[in-house]
Amino acid sequence: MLSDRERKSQRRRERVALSTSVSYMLTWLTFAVAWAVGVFPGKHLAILLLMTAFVSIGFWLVFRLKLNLRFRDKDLTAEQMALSLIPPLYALFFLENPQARSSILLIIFIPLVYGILGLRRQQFIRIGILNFLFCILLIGSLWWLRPAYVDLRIEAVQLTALLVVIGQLILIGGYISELRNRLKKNNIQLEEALETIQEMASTDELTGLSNRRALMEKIEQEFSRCTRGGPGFSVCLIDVDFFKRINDTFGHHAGDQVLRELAQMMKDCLRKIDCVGRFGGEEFLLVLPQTALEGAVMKAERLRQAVEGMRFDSIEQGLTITISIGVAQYDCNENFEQTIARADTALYAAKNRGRNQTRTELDIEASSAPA
Ligand SMILES: Nc1nc2c(ncn2[C@@H]2O[C@H](COP(=O)(O)OP(=O)(O)OP(=O)(O)O)[C@@H](O)[C@H]2O)c(=O)[nH]1
Repeated sequence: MLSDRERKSQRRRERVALSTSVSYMLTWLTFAVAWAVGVFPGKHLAILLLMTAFVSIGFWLVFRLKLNLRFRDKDLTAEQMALSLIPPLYALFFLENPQARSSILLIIFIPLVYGILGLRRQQFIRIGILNFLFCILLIGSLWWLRPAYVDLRIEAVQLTALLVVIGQLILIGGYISELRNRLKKNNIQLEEALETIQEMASTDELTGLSNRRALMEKIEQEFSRCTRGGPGFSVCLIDVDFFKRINDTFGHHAGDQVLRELAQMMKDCLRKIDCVGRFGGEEFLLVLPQTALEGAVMKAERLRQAVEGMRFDSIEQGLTITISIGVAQYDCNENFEQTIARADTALYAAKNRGRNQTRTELDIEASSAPA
């Protein structure tokens, strides 16, 4: 299965392969004009059309069938450049006027210009050399098989000019390839920096949990899911009991350590879709998507009992802590600040009734109802 990014790249490759066909057709048109003015045989114009169609449809098919994914350079830039040289070289061989050939020879540079944007320096040098060798081969075979169409003195001048231009293109291509590499590296560094910034902006430094901002975003997400008819969610407001005493007795560092260990324990206890974060000071907020009040109370109770069982021996042998929890289920007639406010009321009730317990709004209503 392809990743989203790879699928997008593959679609881009298919589009590029199709647009390259336009370039091939323009090359063909040049030879069609040569045929029209009588310096290129019609038979070879037809063969050139077939070759051009074969190369362009062939590459499009390779991308369509994803065969290119087996190669290191999935864009097949070098392969496209090398193969696209063959049809024009073939046609140049049959061109019946040496003067026309010198101008049409310019076509050989087109793939090199495309390569400037996509090849690495080494690849570019190889293709440049291949380009030059192809031209020597063309002149050599003409001299051997069709001597009437070659003037070696003119061809020598032409080949030298070709060598100079290819050399310059290799230099420019190498420079652009270096720039591309630098740009790519900078982009990766920027992406990493952005990731770090995003993480820092949503993480509480002391505990590594989501911070208040990230928590509010999560609740907002759940809130809009519910208003669109999705399943409900519940929140648990968790507060460490008599935390001030720990700070006062063992120092602030010990207090920090308790918060860190507590955070880790809560993280370990949760499902993947749940979210726990530091709401402020020694207060934590647990967001439980797709969870009704009873389920949330069960979860909160399990958490409370787990905290009761924790030992902080590194601070003092046998040191334990407890937490109080207020639970509320989101009600579709309110905004999420009101849901948190109800959880806070329930937490307040838990504190008032002796701490180390889980309370909901229903408990408060039940106890205050007339007998
Ligand atoms: N070590 C440490 N202490 C913190 C941090 N944030 C808040 N506190 C302390 O947490 C304590 C909270 O105290 P209180 O609000 O009186 O509550 P409590 O002592 O837990 O008592 P109850 O909540 O009523 O059970 C204060 O002493 C704060 O200074 C923190 O990041 N690290």
